[in-house]
Amino acid sequence: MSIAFETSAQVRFAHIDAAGIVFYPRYLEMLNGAVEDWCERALGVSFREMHHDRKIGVPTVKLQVDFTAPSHLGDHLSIALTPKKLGRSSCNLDICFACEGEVRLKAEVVLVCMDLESQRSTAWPDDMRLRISEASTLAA
Ligand SMILES: CC(C)(COP(=O)(O)OP(=O)(O)OC[C@H]1O[C@@H](n2cnc3c(N)ncnc32)[C@H](O)[C@@H]1OP(=O)(O)O)[C@@H](O)C(=O)NCCC(=O)NCCSC(=O)c1ccc(O)cc1
Repeated sequence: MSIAFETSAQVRFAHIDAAGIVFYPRYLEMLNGAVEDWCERALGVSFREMHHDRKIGVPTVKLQVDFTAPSHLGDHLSIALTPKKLGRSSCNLDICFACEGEVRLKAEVVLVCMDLESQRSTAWPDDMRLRISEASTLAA
């Protein structure tokens, strides 16, 4: 069984539109924040270390999102992130946003470990690969 990493976000004034609900690009910023939290807390490598010291990044190459219910100012969103598949340089993640048990957003994301200098994919560093594998039962 896969183990989900849990983090959270609160809906702020800057996240909402004229209808009083979260404007969808803001969800994508929160989603990337959850990926940052996952890298730092689950994989042990902060974005600063990754980008500044190791000179790698994790751009998104695929993103599919279902928005299932609106979120409002002040909502406390719980965000669950589950690695589903680990490749040489890619990683598929399932991400779910919920508030008090109600699912607000479900996403399937593919990240790629990228060498910042060459701007090409590169194999996951061993320590990050190990941490991703340890936290999950991967499909392949
Ligand atoms: C990332 C890339 C350099 C990789 O290209 P290449 O070096 O030629 O590698 P490949 O095409 O062989 O692909 C590498 C892997 O990705 C996989 N891949 C590539 N594209 C896809 C898609 N569309 N779906 C699934 N898997 C994919 C591919 O199967 C390879 O998997 P492995 O076998 O596990 O290695 C190139 O695809 C690229 O530049 N894409 C554009 C990325 C981009 O601009 N994204 C949006 C902006 S970045 C961003 O939003 C961001 C989010 C979060 C962050 O933390 C940082 C940045």
